[in-house]
Amino acid sequence: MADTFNALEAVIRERRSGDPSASYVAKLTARGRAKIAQKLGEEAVETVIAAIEDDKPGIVSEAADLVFHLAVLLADAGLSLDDVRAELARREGVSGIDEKASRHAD
Ligand SMILES: N=c1c2ncn([C@@H]3O[C@H](COP(=O)(O)OP(=O)(O)OP(=O)(O)O)[C@@H](O)[C@H]3O)c2ncn1[C@@H]1O[C@H](COP(=O)(O)O)[C@@H](O)[C@H]1O
Repeated sequence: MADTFNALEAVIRERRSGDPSASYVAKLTARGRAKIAQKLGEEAVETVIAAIEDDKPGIVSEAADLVFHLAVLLADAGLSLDDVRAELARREGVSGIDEKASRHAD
């Protein structure tokens, strides 16, 4: 799974400066940070709708769109999913057993 994300991010980094008429990543990047953020928000809403409808294939499809657009946004900010992984690992390291248990109870 990590390889899939790493491979996707490598393609995104390569396409960012590509031909906007041939590449969605290049086209979206050329439209700027606010447009990328807007698309991320739209995909989040579509994921929420699929979840409320308990549409499992829809959730998977919309979540893939969501993660893809998140990766495009992170790349635009000079960041990557590795930065997100590191932050999650840091939180796991600082959170105690009690906090984890209460989260699972939600
Ligand atoms: N994973 C994806 C991916 N997921 C979703 N999308 C695109 O995201 C867009 C979202 O659809 P929308 O209808 O919401 O957007 P739109 O109508 O195209 O744009 P708007 O005018 O609404 O802003 C679609 O055009 C999808 O094709 C993706 N486009 C590319 N990838 C990956 O990125 C790689 C590079 O793609 P290119 O940059 O196109 O070469 C590909 O090989 C894929 O692996």
